[in-house]
Amino acid sequence: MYLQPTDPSRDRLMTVASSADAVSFPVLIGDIGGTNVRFALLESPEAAPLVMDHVPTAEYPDIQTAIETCVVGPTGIVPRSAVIALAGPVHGEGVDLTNASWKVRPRDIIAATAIDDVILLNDFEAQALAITSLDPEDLVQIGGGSPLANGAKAVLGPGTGLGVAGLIHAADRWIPIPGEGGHVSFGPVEPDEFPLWEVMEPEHGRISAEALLCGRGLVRLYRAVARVDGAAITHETPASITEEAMAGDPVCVRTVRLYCRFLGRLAGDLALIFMARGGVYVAGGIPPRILSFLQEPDFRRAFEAKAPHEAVVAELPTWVVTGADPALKGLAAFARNPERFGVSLDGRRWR
Ligand SMILES: Nc1ncnc2c1ncn2[C@@H]1O[C@H](COP(=O)(O)OP(=O)(O)OP(=O)(O)O)[C@@H](O)[C@H]1O
Repeated sequence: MYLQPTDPSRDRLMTVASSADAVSFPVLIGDIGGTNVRFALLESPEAAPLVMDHVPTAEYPDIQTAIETCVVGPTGIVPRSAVIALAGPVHGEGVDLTNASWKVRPRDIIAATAIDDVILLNDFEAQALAITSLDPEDLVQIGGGSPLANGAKAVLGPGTGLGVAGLIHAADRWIPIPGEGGHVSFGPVEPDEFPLWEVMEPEHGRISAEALLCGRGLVRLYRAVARVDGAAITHETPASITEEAMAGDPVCVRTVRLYCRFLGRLAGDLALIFMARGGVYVAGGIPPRILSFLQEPDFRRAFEAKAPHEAVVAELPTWVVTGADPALKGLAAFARNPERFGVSLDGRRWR
């Protein structure tokens, strides 16, 4: 097709093609969550990533300081480019993190460091990229059959927030579909759930999937369960609820089982939306910590309860991503071979 210079789609084609532009090494890889910052360095396309220890996001005033203190200082390696995934939408001059105070501005990174090429991606886009690069030991399968090679995939991850993304294979490359799927509305389905919704504290005036399926969502659910069961509310953090559930506390056990049921329900909805014959991947910081509960029947039962399509959904595999730092693996795969992925860098690359 010949495109007139004035044809607006011409610029778009050129922008997508530019995503195949190589980045210069060493590359700084970053996964910036609402709670944790994870950095790694990729010294060359062939090198294994040099992964730094996680640090709390709140310990640093901004990303420039975190890069200098956590990466350049301890390693002496000066990155030339950066591929960074963040928990927040990329807009105009950068990203304001959704669940933390950082305002990430690539122009500030370029001004304050030796980095002169910055690519920003959505954190769940990075999780989606990672799915193509995970090793078998990074995954625990829970139910379903074998994935269809090149079948669509979905990923969801409860952590500080709830990230959701799809991944489709088209035109010989993997194309991530980031979105705000964590904010879909979420309602009661089984009889024992309706009383919970009557006492649950809403968030932004409603109960979304993220209002339940993230760290603070686990606390919200626990409080509702305790109220309905007439029990004292004695836990205030997600970690203490899961620890007490492991120890057999009845209210915490019921809370975590419901959490797994709701996670399975949302995972099943995503399986339907994407017809995820390549499987659904449950990532994020919380699922590996409740793996034994996810392996009980509730998660998969809720995943498959999708009449009239329960037979189709029963075939679709689900995995918990238990390997460390999956987003870093996705970003490293992208930095090494951007042309493997259909990622538009339109408005997301600064040089
Ligand atoms: N043992 C535990 N059991 C359950 N939840 C936990 C536990 N330890 C930490 N958490 C919760 O996990 C969440 C952090 O998850 P994660 O490590 O995925 O964060 P993140 O990547 O910074 O977040 P996000 O990318 O969603 O902004 C916090 O809400 C924290 O309270």
